Amino acid sequence: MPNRYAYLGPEGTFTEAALRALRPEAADAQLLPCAGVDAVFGAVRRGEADAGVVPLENSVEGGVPTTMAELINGDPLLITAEAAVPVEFTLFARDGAAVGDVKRVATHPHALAQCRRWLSRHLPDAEMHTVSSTAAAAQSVAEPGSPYDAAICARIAGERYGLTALASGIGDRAEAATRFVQLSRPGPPPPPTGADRTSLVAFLSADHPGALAELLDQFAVRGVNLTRLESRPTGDGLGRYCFCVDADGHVADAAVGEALMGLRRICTDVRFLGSYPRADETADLTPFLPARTTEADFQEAARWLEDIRAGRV
Ligand SMILES: O=C(O)C(=O)Cc1ccccc1
Repeated sequence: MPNRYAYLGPEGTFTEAALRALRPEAADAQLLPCAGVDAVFGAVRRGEADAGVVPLENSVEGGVPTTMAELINGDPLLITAEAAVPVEFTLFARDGAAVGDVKRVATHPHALAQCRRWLSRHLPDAEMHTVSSTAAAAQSVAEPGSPYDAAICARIAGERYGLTALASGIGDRAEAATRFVQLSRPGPPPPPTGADRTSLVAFLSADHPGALAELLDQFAVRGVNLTRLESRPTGDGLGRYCFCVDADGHVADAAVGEALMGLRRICTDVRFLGSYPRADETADLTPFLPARTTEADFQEAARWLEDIRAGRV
């Protein structure tokens, strides 16, 4: 079991909450807060930490760009666990301030994106500043001479840095959640549990019609369900993409193993990112829904298309 955990700090981030959810016994573990996601990757690569925890994707905003870029292009690390953590945002300021006094707000870009509606209604003229994490924003607001009047962060962070809550539950969507992953240096993946996920990045060979369909077919024909597909630029020029895939199952399963071999044959490169227990192991894993092909289904789809063409979206 890893004992030194690097995570996106400082104390009080949502990432720290995820780390505690991943390792309830982390009370005796050494927690190493890092100033950025790239610093977490660096600490694990250099062996200063046994594992690292970073945000991977959000149910509102999608992938976290630095995490995705490090996983795709950086020296390889393996995902060995995941956690899905609900995120609730609170606006915190120094003692005595009111919402009307707030001119400059600091927070993490994902928090900003998830509080837009509340901010445009309650602080339409305030300047928004993004910093490395929500807790870094709270820490900065608490400093004398801070350039910011308020931070959007977790309640625990605001309290940790001695701030006062001005408004809570300010996220646009109550059900917002973020998926965090634990990273380890390359080695054998954790053993299968029966409810696992496999992540990889596929770099397609020469651009041609049906290339993406061929990639998807490797999973479809073997009955492997995909839970995520995200295209990311490779960095080699416009129009060059790789595909980040999450699939149900473990690399030790025959179907997943064969799908990976199929990809290996049709892609220029495949980066295996890990097989690890699913956070939602109680989810219904019977994924197959028959296509809707009744007359009523066709008519409903035709009305839907008409609405789109008429701008009634
Ligand atoms: O800044 C934090 O606290 C993080 O852990 C990153 C983040 C920010 C907003 C939503 C989820 C995770």
